[in-house]
Amino acid sequence: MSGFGDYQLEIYLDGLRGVVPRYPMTFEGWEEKARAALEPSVWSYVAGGAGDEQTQRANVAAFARHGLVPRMFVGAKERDLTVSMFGMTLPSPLMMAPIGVLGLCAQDGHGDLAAARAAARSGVPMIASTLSVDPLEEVAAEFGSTPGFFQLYTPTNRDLAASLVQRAEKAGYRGIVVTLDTWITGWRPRDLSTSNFPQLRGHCLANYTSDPVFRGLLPQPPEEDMNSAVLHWAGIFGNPLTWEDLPWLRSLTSLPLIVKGLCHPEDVRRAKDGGVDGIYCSNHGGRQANGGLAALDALPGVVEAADGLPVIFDSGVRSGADVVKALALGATAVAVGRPYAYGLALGGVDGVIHVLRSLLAEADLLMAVDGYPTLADLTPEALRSVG
Ligand SMILES: Cc1cc2nc3c(=O)[nH]c(=O)nc-3n(C[C@H](O)[C@H](O)[C@H](O)COP(=O)(O)O)c2cc1C
Ligand SMILES: CC(C)CC(=O)C(=O)O
Repeated sequence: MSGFGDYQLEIYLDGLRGVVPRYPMTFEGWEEKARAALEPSVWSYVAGGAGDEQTQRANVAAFARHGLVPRMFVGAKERDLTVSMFGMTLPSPLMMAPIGVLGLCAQDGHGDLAAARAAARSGVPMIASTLSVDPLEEVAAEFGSTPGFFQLYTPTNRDLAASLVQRAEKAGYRGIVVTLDTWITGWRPRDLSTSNFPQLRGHCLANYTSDPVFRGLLPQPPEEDMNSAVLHWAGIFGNPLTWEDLPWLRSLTSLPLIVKGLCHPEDVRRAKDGGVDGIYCSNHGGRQANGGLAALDALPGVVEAADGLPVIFDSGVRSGADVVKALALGATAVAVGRPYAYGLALGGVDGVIHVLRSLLAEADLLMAVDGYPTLADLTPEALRSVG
């Protein structure tokens, strides 16, 4: 049974002892503190999105159009947030979305390791990005008993793709998340106006520079000539996959295969027919395509088309209430991106844990107050559309 709401009690008890909270309690507070803590170019890279960021704002605004209807006489004294998917049971449906510049968000430069340590201590699984400062093996070594997932940006070189997946399998990852919506970077004015794209400065390429296949493509080892390594990386990074590639992707691993970036029901049906194990409904936090649908508005159609396959959702989740609403619309698990990156910026491992615990505490307390004690109680009927 859930004790996530106890975080509130801990904070009040600390207050009685004169200990003031170290970190803010809302997304706006995390964002403000992170902005002050991060280098301006890193801040704008993380906070920004595509175009004039209308989709990014729509992602957040969509949650306010749904309201949870309170139920009384339920006696929701105990809540159960455990979720089973891909043959594993997780203490809650919250996950950390893959973030490719975590290293730049951490004071010691090892943000991937910090997030993995936060996963170990909080039980919230991390989906480790291909674009990391710390090699995937070192990240996995920090997961403890919390299952970890590896996110694959599929390179054009198939041997390299296979090598990354095999390394992830060997390192103990429990699923492969293939991101489909970012084989090319979207139009990002904030980064363009400052010519800021961290990967082109050689950041977050540890999984490539540590890979035997990638190293074999280089004229000289990356330690001797990082410029060539970056150029090679830029040349092979993005693979505009088509449906013809799905059988090959599927053949790469016997681990659960989850495809990230699906918003159209027809794509979900085809992916399901192609043998994927899970669907990840996301518009990349509005970072890739502007002028698009809020991800939350795509979720019900995705869930229906997934027809029983687990659906992970992200994009725009800023609070525990948002987590609950996405679950009510049918998500099996809900991931956050920027919120935990900000947690990392403001307090390293502890900052990430604070963000995750705050989201879970709010979700748990909302389920208590509104009389929805289990995830099974959270159905679309629990919500009303409000405008
Ligand atoms: C700075 C940053 C880097 C990201 N890097 C990756 C990545 O490497 N792989 C990936 O699949 N998604 C990446 N994403 C997208 C997230 O996984 C996720 O879809 C998005 O952040 C969710 O939206 P939210 O930030 O509103 O929670 C990144 C997002 C941010 C903010
Ligand atoms: C564009 C990628 C290289 C990294 C990413 O996924 C992101 O910044 O959103």
